[in-house]
Amino acid sequence: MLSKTYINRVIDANRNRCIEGLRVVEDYLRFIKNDLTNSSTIRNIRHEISRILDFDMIGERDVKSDIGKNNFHSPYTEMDQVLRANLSRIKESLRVLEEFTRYIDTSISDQIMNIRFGFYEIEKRLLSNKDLEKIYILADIDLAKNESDLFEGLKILSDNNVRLVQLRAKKFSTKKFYELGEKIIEFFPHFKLIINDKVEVALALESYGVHVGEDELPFNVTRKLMGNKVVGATVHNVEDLRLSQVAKVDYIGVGAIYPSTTKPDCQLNGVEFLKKIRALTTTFIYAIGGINSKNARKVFDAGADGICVGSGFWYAKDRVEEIKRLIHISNEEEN
Ligand SMILES: Cc1ncc(COP(=O)(O)OP(=O)(O)O)c(N)n1
Ligand SMILES: Cc1nc(C(=O)O)sc1CCOP(=O)(O)O
Ligand SMILES: [Mg+2]
Repeated sequence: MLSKTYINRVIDANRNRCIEGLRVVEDYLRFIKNDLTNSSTIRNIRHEISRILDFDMIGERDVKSDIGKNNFHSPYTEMDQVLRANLSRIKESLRVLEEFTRYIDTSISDQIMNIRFGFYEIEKRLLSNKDLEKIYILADIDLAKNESDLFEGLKILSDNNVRLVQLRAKKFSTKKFYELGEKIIEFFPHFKLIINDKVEVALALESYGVHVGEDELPFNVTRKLMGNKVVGATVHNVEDLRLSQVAKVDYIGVGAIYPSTTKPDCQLNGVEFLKKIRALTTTFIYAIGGINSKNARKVFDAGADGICVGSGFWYAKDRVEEIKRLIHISNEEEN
């Protein structure tokens, strides 16, 4: 039988190691990468660990006799080594915490196990170099008055540092769609352009990614074809979610949150559905459907990582104001 004192010492040391590692990753993402989304995800895990392991073990601390206290690390030469090293530190300490809390309370151990599994997903995301942003604009050709209006809208997005844009042109032939995509990439090479529906166009344009729903190629086939590019999948029900997880998509589009004039026949799932999906996955969620600056806050509060906005931007009285408001709301959520 292991002595409680020794178990508590292990738990105390690893709780601190874990929380310190999380803090380093959180600040790295926040201040170096300017990645507020992932930084706040890490902060939530840090708070969760503090909450779960909220019992006093300080009495068991014995720094003097800790034979590991003089371990030193070699200096980092690349900034992302800080990230990698601390991600490993967090994973290892979570594993130790899971094993040793089992001697004290199996429900604590189970909670830590769940955090550990969720953390693997987050780690994959952080190391994948796929920066998903909080604001994702649906550039639907039917929402703009004409092509020049589309480019004016895109210019506003570019000027306001919005980078993630989905090109949607339901009535266009494949060729016309491809040519429009080519032009957008030429004018806005810094955009992360996601192509709606057509995997062949995404591949031909070497775009940032593709978004597929139930009428397109299956999610897993899309993943195979797109390799390491971004794949987004629509989730309208739990079975879609399952398929999206099997296919290891990069994000899911969850909707329709509010009635959408852009897609009037779309199944209205609402904020409660968003909450339900949030509870089932750590995959990046874009909420979609009728989102604008008036309701965006509620959507973030319900657990969305980002928002995909169509008419809210394109039909706004003042597009510049609207995008600024959306950006403000998405940043405000962090504080
Ligand atoms: C971010 C995002 N989420 C959902 C959708 C809807 O895609 P889909 O279900 O394939 O419907 P269409 O856009 O093809 O009508 C989306 N486009 N983007
Ligand atoms: C393309 C699309 N898909 C949806 C879904 O829920 O699957 S809602 C939607 C339209 C989004 O545009 P707007 O912001 O104008 O409502
Ligand atoms: Mg589609």
